[in-house]
Amino acid sequence: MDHWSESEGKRVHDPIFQPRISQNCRQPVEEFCRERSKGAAVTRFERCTWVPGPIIVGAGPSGLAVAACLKEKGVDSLILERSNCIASLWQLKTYDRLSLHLPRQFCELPLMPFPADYPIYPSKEKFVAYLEKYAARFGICPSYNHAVVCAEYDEKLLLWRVRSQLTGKMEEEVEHISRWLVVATGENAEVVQPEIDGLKEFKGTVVHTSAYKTGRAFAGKRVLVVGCGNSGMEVCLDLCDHNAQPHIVVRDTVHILPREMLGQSTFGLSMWLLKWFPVHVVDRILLLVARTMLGDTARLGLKRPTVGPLELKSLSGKTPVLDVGTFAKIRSGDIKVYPGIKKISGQQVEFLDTRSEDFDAIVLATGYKSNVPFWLKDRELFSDKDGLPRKAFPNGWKGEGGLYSVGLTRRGLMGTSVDARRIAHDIEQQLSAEGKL
Ligand SMILES: Cc1cc2nc3c(=O)[nH]c(=O)nc-3n(C[C@H](O)[C@H](O)[C@H](O)COP(=O)(O)OP(=O)(O)OC[C@H]3O[C@@H](n4cnc5c(N)ncnc54)[C@H](O)[C@@H]3O)c2cc1C
Ligand SMILES: NC(=O)C1=CN([C@@H]2O[C@H](COP(=O)(O)OP(=O)(O)OC[C@H]3O[C@@H](n4cnc5c(N)ncnc54)[C@H](OP(=O)(O)O)[C@@H]3O)[C@@H](O)[C@H]2O)C=CC1
Ligand SMILES: O=C(O)C(=O)Cc1c[nH]c2ccccc12
Repeated sequence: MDHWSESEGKRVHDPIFQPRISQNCRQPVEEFCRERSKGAAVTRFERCTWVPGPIIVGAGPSGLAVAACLKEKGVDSLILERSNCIASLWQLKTYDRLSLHLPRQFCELPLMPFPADYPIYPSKEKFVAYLEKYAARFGICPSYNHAVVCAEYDEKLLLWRVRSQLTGKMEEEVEHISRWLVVATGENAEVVQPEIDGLKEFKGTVVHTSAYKTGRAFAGKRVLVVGCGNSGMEVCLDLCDHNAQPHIVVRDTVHILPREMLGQSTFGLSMWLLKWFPVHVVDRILLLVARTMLGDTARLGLKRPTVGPLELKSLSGKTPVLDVGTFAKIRSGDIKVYPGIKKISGQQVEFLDTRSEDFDAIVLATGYKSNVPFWLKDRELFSDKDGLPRKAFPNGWKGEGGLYSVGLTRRGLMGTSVDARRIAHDIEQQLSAEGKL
């Protein structure tokens, strides 16, 4: 089959490929693509397609935000998304009771506010509905089921070559080529699987929080939740609400703050205080109020780090827990706190303080990591260690040769908005300077 003709035909009808951008630079690339698609040496590639606008990898809030900001400036883009929907983290990998922990004004994307009747902390369903409307409003139609497996800069062509596998068809690869590559694959792209002696042989259910929906199936069961970030803490509360017996592993220190203090959201209050005071002063205020409201958390096994919550977030990315009721259940003894795990044998878990308990199920609330080092051939913008930009926010959004990063800032959706606006502005400037817009 002539795959080039096939993709040409597709492009005629596909708004993504309408050449709003001047054709001048396309000629040699089109020839290159045609050659690749025909060449016997490249039979692995089913199709090879020139994308006139930027290629964005990931259709989460970050990918959508960049596509929208570009669209507003008259630039079409192509989003490659591995799953079959937008915001797959929110739609497929989060628990039922999830709501935003930060107030809505800190979570909206550029150019379109949340509907006025939305609550301060929109539910997951409301957040996803907003994202669906957002995509529709800006005419964003991602290419679903495209898992990007390799992206590299072609030094000869001065272009990005992005290879993706079609989901469920491992042997079928397509290649897209563009001047610009925007990485929007998120900080939560892959789950962190802890290495715990005996975990693989545990004689009970083991589930990561990305696959946990509700505590219904755990009623009456003894459940060990490993990890005390926001996910672990809220899953414990959900387990309580479903009459399970949750136990939580807190292997290190943790900052737990009430979600609201002094009649305001803790996050909003923090942002306001940061306008007037340096971060260590704001941290002291937050800790003082938290102590008044929660008491000494260390007495219940939740020792605080020596560095304050906001400073720690900005230094290490570790997010403070914004408490939505879990702490009261720890205080009442409904949730029991345990230190790190030494080993697991059968159904028995041995802890570092030598206590041992039997469990029916383990929920791994051990977090997520970026997958950028697995597919992006770049050593400059991103660190191999954690797959995040080497430069701290707000300086990690732009690399060399048309490479960009959005939403990998450890600043949540606020970071996404800042990156997205910058990227769109930068690409617009390049096109304007070339007289192509
Ligand atoms: C439970 C939970 C609650 C959260 N709550 C908040 C909150 O209230 N406020 C806040 O600001 N932040 C919150 N966050 C942080 C979260 O990072 C952001 O809300 C937001 O999802 C980030 O958007 P993103 O587009 O950068 O990443 P994601 O939402 O993770 O989207 C990335 C997309 O890229 C796709 N992808 C990944 N790899 C590839 C590949 N190789 N090829 C193709 N596609 C790929 C994924 O399938 C996904 O659809 C929360 C996170 C979690 C886990
Ligand atoms: N409503 C909301 O807004 C919510 C937001 N979120 C956000 O989603 C993101 C992911 O959160 P989350 O899923 O909680 O992940 P986190 O990375 O925040 O937390 C992971 C936890 O697992 C612990 N851990 C990792 N490995 C082990 C191990 N081997 N043994 C014991 N403990 C271990 C970590 O401990 P240590 O610190 O010692 O490494 C940490 O406490 C965060 O940004 C969070 O804020 C999550 C839920 C709700
Ligand atoms: O939920 C997250 O992890 C976020 O990234 C949101 C967020 C950004 N900065 C913070 C500081 C305190 C609590 C949550 C966040």
